[in-house]
Amino acid sequence: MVATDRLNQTSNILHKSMKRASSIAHLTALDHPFKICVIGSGNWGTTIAKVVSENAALNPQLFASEVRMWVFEEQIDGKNLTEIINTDHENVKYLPDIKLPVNLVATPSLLDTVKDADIIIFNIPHQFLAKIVQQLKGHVDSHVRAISCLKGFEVGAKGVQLLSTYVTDELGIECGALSGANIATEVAKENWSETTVAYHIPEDFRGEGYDVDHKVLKALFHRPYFHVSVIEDVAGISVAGALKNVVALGCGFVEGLGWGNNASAAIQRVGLGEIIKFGQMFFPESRVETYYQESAGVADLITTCAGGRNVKVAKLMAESGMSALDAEKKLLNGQSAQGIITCKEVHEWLETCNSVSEFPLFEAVFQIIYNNLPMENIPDMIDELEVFR
Ligand SMILES: NC(=O)C1=CN([C@@H]2O[C@H](COP(=O)(O)OP(=O)(O)OC[C@H]3O[C@@H](n4cnc5c(N)ncnc54)[C@H](O)[C@@H]3O)[C@@H](O)[C@H]2O)C=CC1
Ligand SMILES: O=C(CO)COP(=O)(O)O
Repeated sequence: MVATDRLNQTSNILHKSMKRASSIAHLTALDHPFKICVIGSGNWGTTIAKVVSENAALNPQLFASEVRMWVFEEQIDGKNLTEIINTDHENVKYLPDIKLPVNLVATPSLLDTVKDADIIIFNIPHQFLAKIVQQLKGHVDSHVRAISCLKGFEVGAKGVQLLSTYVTDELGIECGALSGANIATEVAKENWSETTVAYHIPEDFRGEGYDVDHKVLKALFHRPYFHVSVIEDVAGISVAGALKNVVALGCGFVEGLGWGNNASAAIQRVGLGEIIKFGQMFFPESRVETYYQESAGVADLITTCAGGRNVKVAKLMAESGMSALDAEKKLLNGQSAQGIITCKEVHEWLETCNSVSEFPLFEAVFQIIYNNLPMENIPDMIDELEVFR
C-alpha cells in the first residue's frame, strides 16, 4: 500500500515536471527567435552564459542559437582569453574545468556583443556597471529587455538605486534581476540549485510571443539542475542579494577568529534583520515574504555565509591581518568579493540619511574594513547600537 502510494506520488511529480518542461518547450517567438547576449565573463558571468546557451540550443523556436558573451579581454600565456574560450570552450581563468557549449561565442567588443540583441543579461562585478552602461548608451533599442545578475547597489546623485533601476534609467530599457543561493562553481558543475528571477512586464509590452514575459524568462534560465521561480519583486531579491555579501564578511571575521558556529549564526540573525529593515526603509515596494519564500534571501545568506568568496576573504583577513583588498587579491585570482564595495556604499548612503546607528552590523563591517576597527569589537558594536532597533 505504502509502496503503491509512493509510486503514484512519484508518477504525479514526473507528470507535473514533464508538463512544465513541455509547456516551456512549446513556446515560440512569433516574430524572430529572441537573441540573447551576456555582458560579463567572470565566475558567475560564464556560468550563466553556459546556462542560457544550453537553453538557446534546445529551444530554436524561441531563442537564436548563438549567444554572445562580452569578455573584458586579457592575455593568458600570450593568448587572448576570447580566443581560448572560442577554441577550447573553457574559460580557463574564471571558470576552469567546465566545458562550455559551442554556441556560446566570446566577443571582445561590447557593441558587437549587444548588436541586435533582444535580451541583455548583465553579469559583471557591480563596480564596472556604470562604465559599461555609459558605453552602451545610444546603442540599445528601447524594446530590448534586460536582466541583472549583479549583486550590489549604485549610490550617487539619485541616492541608493537598485542596479536594475540604474540600467533602466540610463539605457531606457526594462530590466529585471536574477538572484539566489547560487555559488557559481556549484551551478557550473550542474549540482542542483534554485534561483529567483524578478521582472515587471513593462507598459510597452508587445504581446505574448513577441516580447519577454515570465514564461520566456523561465525558458531562458531554467535547467534540470537550476530551478527557477519567476516573480515580480525585483527590489526584494536585489536588496537581499546585495546585502548578504556584507553579512558574509561579518561571518568570515568571526570564523577567522575561531569563534565557531554560534557566532556565525548570531551575525546571520542580526544581518537578516538589517537586510529586511534596509529593504523596508529604502525600497518599500520590496516584500518581506520574498526573503524567506525565495532562493534570494535567507537561502542565499546561508550558502554565501557557508562557502562564498566574501566569507573566505574576511576569514583570511582575520587569520592574517591582511587588508580586504590584499586578501581578495591573494585568494580570488581576479574575482571580486562584492561585499567590500557594498559595505562602503551602504555606509555612505546611511550617513547621508543619518541612519548609520540603525544598522550596527553593516557599520561594524565597514569600520573593520576601512578604519581598522578591531574585529573582536563586533559583539559590543552590535549591542551598543542595537538599542536603536
Ligand atoms: N561568483 C558567484 O558565485 C556569484 C556571483 N554573483 C554576482 O555576479 C556578479 C558578477 O560576478 P562574477 O561573474 O563572479 O565576477 P568575478 O568576481 O569572477 O569577476 C571577474 C570578472 O571581472 C572582469 N573585470 C575585471 N576588470 C574589469 C574591468 N575594468 N571592467 C570590466 N570587467 C572587468 C573580469 O574580466 C572577469 O570577467 C557580481 O555582482 C557577483 O556578486 C551572483 C551569484 C553568484
Ligand atoms: O552570490 C553568491 C551566492 O549566491 C556568491 O557569493 P560570493 O560572491 O560571496 O561568493
